[in-house]
Amino acid sequence: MVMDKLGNSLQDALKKLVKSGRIDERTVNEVVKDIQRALLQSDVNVKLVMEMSKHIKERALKEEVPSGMSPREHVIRIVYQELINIIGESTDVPLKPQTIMMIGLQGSGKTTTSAKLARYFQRKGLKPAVICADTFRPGAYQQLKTLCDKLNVAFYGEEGNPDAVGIVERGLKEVQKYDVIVVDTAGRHSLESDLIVEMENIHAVAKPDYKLLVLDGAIGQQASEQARAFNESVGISGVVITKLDGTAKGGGALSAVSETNSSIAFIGVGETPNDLERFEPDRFISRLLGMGDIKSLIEKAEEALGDEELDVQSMMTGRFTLKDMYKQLESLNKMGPMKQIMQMLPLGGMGAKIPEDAYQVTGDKLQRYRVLMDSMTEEEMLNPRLIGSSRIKRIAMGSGCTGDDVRELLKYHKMMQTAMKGFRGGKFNMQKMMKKMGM
Ligand SMILES: Nc1nc2c(ncn2[C@@H]2O[C@H](COP(=O)(O)OP(=O)(O)OP(=O)(O)O)[C@@H](O)[C@H]2O)c(=O)[nH]1
Repeated sequence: MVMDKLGNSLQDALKKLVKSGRIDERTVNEVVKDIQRALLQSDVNVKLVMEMSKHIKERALKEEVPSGMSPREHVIRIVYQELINIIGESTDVPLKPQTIMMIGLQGSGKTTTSAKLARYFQRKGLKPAVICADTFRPGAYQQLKTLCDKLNVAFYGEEGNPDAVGIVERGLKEVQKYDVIVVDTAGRHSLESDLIVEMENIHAVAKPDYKLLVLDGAIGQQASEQARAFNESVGISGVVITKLDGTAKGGGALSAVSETNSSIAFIGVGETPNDLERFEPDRFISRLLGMGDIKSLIEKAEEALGDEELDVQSMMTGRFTLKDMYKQLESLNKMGPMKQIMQMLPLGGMGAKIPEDAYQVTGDKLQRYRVLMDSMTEEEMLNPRLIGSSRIKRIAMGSGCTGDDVRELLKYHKMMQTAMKGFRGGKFNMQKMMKKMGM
């Protein structure tokens, strides 16, 4: 789990809400106190914690409970939204040719993250190359080269040469035919002026499209100082917080992001090259709060016909992408919106006849689909028809699954798409479809 300790304490705090009979000022104060304690123990900055608790209290007691929502759900939704407010939007690093410069102190996880990033783009069908400009730490060259070799990623470095700027200059020429170029730079034990000068010099020749600051999830308040210093010298486009798996407190790095008005691009959740996730604030907070279905809670507040209606609209008109399908499978898994949608459709009450277990998609299947889709490009997810045999091979390799797994996902998608079109004509046999899908 991501940030175990904070997650567990936040979840305990919210459980109090579920247990208490009434939501009054006393309950809200108690829950807010527990949340404060949880955040402070995880190194979140005091000022942020105080501001956030003030907002939660004010909103929980003053805002009207949206219709269809219980007072308890109302408070949980406010906590969720205020946590999202702290971390803000994420940085979206697009899937296109670009140069990315990595910045950070020694041991933050920069080298590992450089390889993870290359892997991330490789899985998305782009050709990455990595340049090692870390001429400070003796083992850095070998570490990065070994990682790249294992991943079959192009690598440029000059072992033993201390001229980082020259290496970047020559490296860029050498790897210019690659799509995404990741430049790993050196760190220091602490923020030293020669490190800042080195970053400025490398920045001047690399002219990177993105500058990612790598912060160790375990550091405390020093994170803000680092973020500020690098931001002032070369400017930071986004932050990668590493080591958020397991016991990392994470709050120091999260506070740094909030204080410096930067945003998170990726999080590192393990030591292997695949353990890098694109940062999605809502998913992150939902996981932290242990509430897979928090989204449906939010949607409930925005009334039955919010975003969901748009999805139904797009499905009904046949524009049913793999992304739509995944979203719906997730909902199905939670016995959520899909069931309501089916019951809303003009099928003569057909929805009511569907056996309950038909709405369940096994967690394993969902997990496999997610892994497969992580290895697809945006374009492929929007238009699965592009996926021919060579792309199937690439997706299978990138996800560690088989070609049959990819074909199964595509077949499943096709069936769902046909089903959606059938809904439109009103001539669709739901039970037959469910059977075909092995549900
Ligand atoms: N558990 C876990 N470990 C990580 C993660 N990211 C990096 N590490 C580990 O952190 C340690 C330091 O990572 P490096 O990538 O070598 O650090 P660095 O920032 O490149 O250090 P310098 O090259 O000296 O600047 C290594 O043992 C990595 O395996 C992560 O997301 N989770």
